[in-house]
Amino acid sequence: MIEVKNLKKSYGHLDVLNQITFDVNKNDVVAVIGPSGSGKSTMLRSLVYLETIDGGGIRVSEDYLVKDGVYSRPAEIRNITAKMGMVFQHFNLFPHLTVKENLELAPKLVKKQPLAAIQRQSKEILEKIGLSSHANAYPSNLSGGQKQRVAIARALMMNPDILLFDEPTSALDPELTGEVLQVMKDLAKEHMTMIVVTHEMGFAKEVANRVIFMDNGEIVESGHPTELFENPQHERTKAFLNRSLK
Ligand SMILES: Nc1ncnc2c1ncn2[C@@H]1O[C@H](COP(=O)(O)OP(=O)(O)OP(=O)(O)O)[C@@H](O)[C@H]1O
Repeated sequence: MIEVKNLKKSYGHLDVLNQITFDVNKNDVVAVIGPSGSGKSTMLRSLVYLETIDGGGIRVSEDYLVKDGVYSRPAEIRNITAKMGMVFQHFNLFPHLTVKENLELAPKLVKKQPLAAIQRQSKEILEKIGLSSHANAYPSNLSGGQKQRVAIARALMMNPDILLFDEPTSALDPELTGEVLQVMKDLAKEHMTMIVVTHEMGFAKEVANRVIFMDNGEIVESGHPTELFENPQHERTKAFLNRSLK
């Protein structure tokens, strides 16, 4: 579904991404783990054109977002990025819109669907994430966990082929992470294809079918969670896991 090949990106002399190569297949749940500053967010954001890369390629289904460092035309880029939904660490909800309005804004602007269909979809999705009673609330009246569930619902409104999560629970109080992880687990059970940058090793172990360990802008190793967590091959992976699983 996604092919990432030899991605390179630098900020001045700092190589943030160095020859990043991996594939994502339909129904994969890929967890990306690694120390702070290893390039995880930059890699994820580059998939949806929130960051541009300096070299390499990204293909989504049949279409190249960028090939050998050369980006496709804007209309193609829009088509490609429309296939992906993004959930951010800090939710990025519109504070002046209600929950329902947050969900319906992008579909109203972008989709050529009747209003009634959009409203029906937002009602269904809010039921699914257990927030129907908050449809008319503003983000400021929600807990962090509820805000993040709304952000996931908003991404789902665009019917993405793949969902990208950038540390979706890192800004939450520990007692609120469970409800967000549960929504993500439910999506995985429904075979949603997902890439999740996360510090939640438990989630990576339990839900992901592949874990990618990044350090210093490189993929050091990747594999099934059982392999990677129980039998890491590289010293850098071992050291990171020792620190994280303490
Ligand atoms: N706009 C920028 N200008 C300069 N350097 C940047 C910029 N954005 C990121 N960096 C640097 O790129 C490196 C990778 O950052 P990135 O946020 O991708 O890492 P990360 O693995 O997601 O870290 P964290 O887990 O802390 O979010 C870091 O050294 C960061 O300081």
